[in-house]
Amino acid sequence: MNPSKPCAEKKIHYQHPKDFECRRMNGPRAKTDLIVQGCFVHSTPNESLVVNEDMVMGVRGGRILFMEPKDKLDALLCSFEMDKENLMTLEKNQFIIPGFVDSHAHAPQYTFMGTGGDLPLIPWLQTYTYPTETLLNTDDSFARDVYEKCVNRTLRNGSTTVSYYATISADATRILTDVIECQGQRAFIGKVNMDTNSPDDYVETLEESVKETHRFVEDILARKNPLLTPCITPRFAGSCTHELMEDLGKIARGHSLPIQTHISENRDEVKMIADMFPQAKNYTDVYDRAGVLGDKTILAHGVYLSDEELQVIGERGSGISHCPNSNFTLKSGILDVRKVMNAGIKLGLGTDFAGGHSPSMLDAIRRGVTAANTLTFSQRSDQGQLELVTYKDLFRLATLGSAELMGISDQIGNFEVGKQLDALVIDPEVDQSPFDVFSTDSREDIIQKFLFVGDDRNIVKVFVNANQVV
Ligand SMILES: Nc1nc2[nH]cnc2c(=O)[nH]1
Ligand SMILES: [Zn+2]
Repeated sequence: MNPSKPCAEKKIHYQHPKDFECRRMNGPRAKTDLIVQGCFVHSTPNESLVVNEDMVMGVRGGRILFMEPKDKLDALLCSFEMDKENLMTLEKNQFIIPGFVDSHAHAPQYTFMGTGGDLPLIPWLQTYTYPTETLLNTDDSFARDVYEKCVNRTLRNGSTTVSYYATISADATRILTDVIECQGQRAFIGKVNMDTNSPDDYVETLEESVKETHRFVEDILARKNPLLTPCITPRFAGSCTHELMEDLGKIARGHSLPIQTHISENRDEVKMIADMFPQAKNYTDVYDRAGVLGDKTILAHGVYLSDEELQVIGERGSGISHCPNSNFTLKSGILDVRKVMNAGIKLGLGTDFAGGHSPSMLDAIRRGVTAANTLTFSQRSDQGQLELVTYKDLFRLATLGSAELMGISDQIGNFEVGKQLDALVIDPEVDQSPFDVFSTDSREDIIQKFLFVGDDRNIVKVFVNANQVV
């Protein structure tokens, strides 16, 4: 891979600390071809876990050109005029999976991730979250430090795409954008909007919020970096007026941009929203009336949504980001994933740090399995056969599911020919691996061990758009 030009050459706002190595690629597309031979593991719309042994994949300009049995290698190299020098052959127990897609995370909250789990959502926001975000909002060098460590950490943990919330400041959001661009991650980035029911030093007027949102959108669009998408981000109905949400919906539609927000996460929050918006039928109706439910809307949590609300969400083409670690940590509740899947609603997986206390999508997969298992405890035998949610389902949500939710499954999410290569090389036998492989293990056993016991030590290479970023 061709490492980056220094950011300074491309009029970047962000100044790196002296020892920081900027990995921004020369343009968004990998310059050289890449050929990978080995075992490919991914999901398709019909199957949660597909294992393709002994395959060869060709990648050109970042895109997957072919995926064929390895005995065709020489013929493929010849017909696509590819150089064998660019061949990467995986070792025996190594395998390659699509990059993880974290459909919901808060970059400024990375600062206090792992603490603050003593409170439920609303006091947690007031006690830990708003004060921390206020600090990043006003201190550029602190924001830079936090964002650099946050993006580095998510990439190392295999999140090739993340949908981030920043803070209410367009300038501070630009620091996050610079850092993401330098480190080569694919991301949705949101300047957060809050014009009511918020601390005096962490709130905007309606006019400021709209003006700053335009400024933030223009900054990202002007970069013409296809890996970066501005995402319109009304924090949640609890911190936005109807008028602001309406204006934000218009901005999103005007530029064809995605929207991200929170919905129905916690019982007290649902009651607070009902009190704030007495004219609305329910939480979903608050967003629907404001025009923020479209086919690019990512709704985090959705734990307490009624069947009627799920139906409206499905009809609008919006989807849900399941954030099980956060739901457990903030004691919010448990999303019935099977119900959402059966309703045919788009569903992805998110870490929601620092509500969740891990930046790792492997952790999100595990918590998702635990959440689904926990729901079965209260199911009675007279309620019929349980439809289990398995680790394979969670693997799909962490990759293709989140990509579908974010509306980018035509570009990433699995190894379909024509998509861009966002991928992780997994080495189950790396030095210091947190698990062991035995001769009795099947390939599927090894994959399952990685998903349940593995960590970032096993993720030995990370590719975004065929550029190696870790
Ligand atoms: N988990 C979580 N829920 C929210 N609802 C409104 N803001 C937040 C937030 O920052 N985290
Ligand atoms: Zn959140």
